[in-house]
Amino acid sequence: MYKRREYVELYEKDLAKWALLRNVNTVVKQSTLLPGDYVWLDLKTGREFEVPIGAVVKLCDSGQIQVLDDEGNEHWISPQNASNIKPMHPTSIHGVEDMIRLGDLNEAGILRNLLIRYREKLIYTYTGSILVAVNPYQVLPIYTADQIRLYTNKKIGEMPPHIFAIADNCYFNMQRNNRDQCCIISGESGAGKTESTKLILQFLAAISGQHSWIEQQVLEANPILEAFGNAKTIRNDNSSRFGKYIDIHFNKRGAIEGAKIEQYLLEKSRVCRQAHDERNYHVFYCMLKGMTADEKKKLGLSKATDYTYLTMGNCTVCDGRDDMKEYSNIRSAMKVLMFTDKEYWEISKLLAAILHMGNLRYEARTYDNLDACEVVRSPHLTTAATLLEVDGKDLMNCLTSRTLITRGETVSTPLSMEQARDVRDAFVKGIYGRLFVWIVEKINAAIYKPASSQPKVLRRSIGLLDIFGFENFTVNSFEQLCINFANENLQQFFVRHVFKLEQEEYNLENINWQHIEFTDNQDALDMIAIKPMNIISLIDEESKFPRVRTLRWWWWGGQGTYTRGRSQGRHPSKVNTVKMLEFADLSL
Ligand SMILES: Nc1ncnc2c1ncn2[C@@H]1O[C@H](COP(=O)(O)OP(=O)(O)OP(=O)(O)O)[C@@H](O)[C@H]1O
Repeated sequence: MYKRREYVELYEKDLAKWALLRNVNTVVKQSTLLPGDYVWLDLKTGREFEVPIGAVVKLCDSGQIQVLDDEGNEHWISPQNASNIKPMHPTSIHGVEDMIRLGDLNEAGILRNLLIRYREKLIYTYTGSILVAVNPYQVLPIYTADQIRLYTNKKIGEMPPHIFAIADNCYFNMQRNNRDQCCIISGESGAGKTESTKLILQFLAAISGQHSWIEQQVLEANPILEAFGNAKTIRNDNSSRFGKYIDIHFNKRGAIEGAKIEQYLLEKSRVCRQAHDERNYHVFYCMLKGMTADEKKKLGLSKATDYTYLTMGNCTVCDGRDDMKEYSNIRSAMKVLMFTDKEYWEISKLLAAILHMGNLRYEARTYDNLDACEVVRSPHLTTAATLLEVDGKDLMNCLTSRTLITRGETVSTPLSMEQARDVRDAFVKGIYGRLFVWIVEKINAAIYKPASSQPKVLRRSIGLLDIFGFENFTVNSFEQLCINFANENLQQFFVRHVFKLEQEEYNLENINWQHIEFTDNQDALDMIAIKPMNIISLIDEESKFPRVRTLRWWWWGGQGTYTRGRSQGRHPSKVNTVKMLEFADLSL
């Protein structure tokens, strides 16, 4: 509480100073500006999202002012355009470590502060208890063992802003207050969330002390999860296509004694299709590069460019990634996490079967005046069936016809070529999705020790939430709706804590403060998902959006019954929307 009050007072003092300064400057205007003074330059080009840019005065010549902006461009400002420049608050000139101290606490001020620090390779900045990280896209020497030592047992603010300071703060609060902690990491795709999660884990493993087997197991879960759940997108060469929450458990001495991973909403559609310049999940390419010739022969595999499911994005390699090396990392991580050789081989068989299924070709046929199709006989069908340990004929029937069971009767109808391809893709997505869930469960079986087995032992935890980041492509599909909806919910959590709850606290403590306007996305969230009426529930079966139609279809009918319509009398208002999305995603 004291800290908050202190911040507010400091901020108010700064505000008062700044109001004074601003008045002086508006009265004396440009005539008082001297070379070397810093100003905000509003270029007013009318471009979207434009904010004033920082600039330094170079020359003042008979009413005209020459300024050099932060991007290195020179501008002459005439007296008529005097309103285009505003004096810069002293705190914005060289930047501050904690943006709560910025006099120009607005978008331009925040962006410039981050920019000038970034140029000095200072990628971390605080905003109170929040850490803002700017992705450096280069390896900086700031994550060494020495740095870990420097940040251990320090109060926030004692050392320059750093991800390790946040991790240390979590650990310290957990120990001192005997309370579980949680770090929420958010940002758009490619911002650096997954790297930050790994750095926090690395720090916690280092300071919790013992370099134990369980610690190593927790750390080794990452390469496996990334292999099966990350892929190259146009925004990020290692983009997480699922959300994860890692709960790290500590014993009462503060040593890591286990962890539990929860996964959310893997983007299964990627297994069957990728946008231009994007790849399927890393594991496919790694396996084709890293397996021995003998292993590949047993699975009937060749090279990545031979598989439809791996070439939809016209991109099978990823600069800066060594698929062969990654494969050996995945294999050794699997050993650490107790995957047996048999399990590894079963996984490989499923992955290979998926690739063979993707290469199936169909030929159109007509049966009883109905559109039908046949799978063109090829080694891919037989190999897929062998790898899946099913009969080839049964597999073909399942892929080309639909069986309805109504009141004890079984009716089989043929599928058109387009429907058969959809069924094949849904089948493959189902396999990959379940495989992913199984892998996470397998990892948990190695690293998770249920608390109930040791009722008397006190256990505390630090949770790390790292979800897929917000994304906006030229063509956005159902996956982006789900991803961005999850991100908007996280943003709402942030807004609630930073603005709503904080301002309520100020009121409770009778702190004199200025109301801060903020964009509250609650209305947008409600429109998408609030019960009982929301965009998702309004999309009806006649929708032109076939995937969402499928979503309804599956919901009303229930998995496996293939019954369309409202006859079951269930209303979407009873549905937990997230569950519904997960459910639909599974079936697509
Ligand atoms: N602190 C850092 N130091 C060096 N490089 C970094 C750092 N943070 C991120 N990067 C680089 O940026 C890339 C993207 O980061 P990351 O995968 O963490 O993004 P993300 O926010 O998790 O994205 P997505 O939402 O797509 O999963 C990394 O592969 C790495 O090359």
